[in-house]
Amino acid sequence: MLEVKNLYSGYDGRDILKDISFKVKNGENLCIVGPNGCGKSTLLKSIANLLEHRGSVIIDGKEVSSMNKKSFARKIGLMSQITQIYFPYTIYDTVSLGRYAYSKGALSKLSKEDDRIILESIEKVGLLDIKDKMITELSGGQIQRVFLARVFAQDPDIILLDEPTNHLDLKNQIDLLENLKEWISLNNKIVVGVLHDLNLVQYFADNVLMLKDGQIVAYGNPQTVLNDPILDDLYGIDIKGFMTEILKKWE
Ligand SMILES: Nc1ncnc2c1ncn2[C@@H]1O[C@H](COP(=O)(O)OP(=O)(O)OP(=O)(O)O)[C@@H](O)[C@H]1O
Repeated sequence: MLEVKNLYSGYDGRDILKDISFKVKNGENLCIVGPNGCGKSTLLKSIANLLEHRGSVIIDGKEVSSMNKKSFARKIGLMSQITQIYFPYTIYDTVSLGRYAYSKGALSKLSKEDDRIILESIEKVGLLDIKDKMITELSGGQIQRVFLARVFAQDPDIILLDEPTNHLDLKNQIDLLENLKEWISLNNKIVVGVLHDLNLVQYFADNVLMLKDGQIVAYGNPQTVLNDPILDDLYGIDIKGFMTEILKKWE
């Protein structure tokens, strides 16, 4: 269980997130939605303990800020928005970094079990046939999948995803979400993800948390939250009307 209680956090002494509280049970995913700049990435970074915060982030009864690095890495894996800075590693080597949480020392070799998990994670994202390629030679979508495989190899209890679909074509977006759904239900894990595409939120989310100016304005299942009149106010357009119009064009 992930529990966020009365969380405040931000930058340079200025609070972006104000009094955020919610819970996510094992076996469930939560999608965070809201307009640009409302604090979605800040929330993920705070849960991942990358930003100082006030209030509590508790996993299975334990405060994250009190965990050591390795036990924290077994609990939470973050796949953030990809940057342009990559090390010249192969896909295999990059994914193997996910096994850090289970290594015995800085220079310890990968075990057979590590190797099996790394290959399985690479296969899951469909890159096994190019596992020895340098990541500097990959497309944005392929890199996205490498980083996802690294989180799978880390095998944490909770995966945090910041716009994981933004470099992927439609088939890969759906494959990714299916993969995550399977990972959640087979292993009784948790995913908290920021998704901009509200169609994908409808498709994927168990629960939706809607943020505005750093505060929660709606929380619940997608049927309820995505029908809330707040949504139109938040984005400044009639979202449902727009989506329905687009659907008609496909007929
Ligand atoms: N490193 C930083 N230093 C100072 N302010 C920041 C920093 N990162 C983000 N902010 C500010 O915090 C606010 C929330 O940003 P955040 O990235 O969490 O929004 P978001 O909802 O994820 O946005 P987007 O949908 O555009 O990715 C914004 O006003 C942003 O300018």
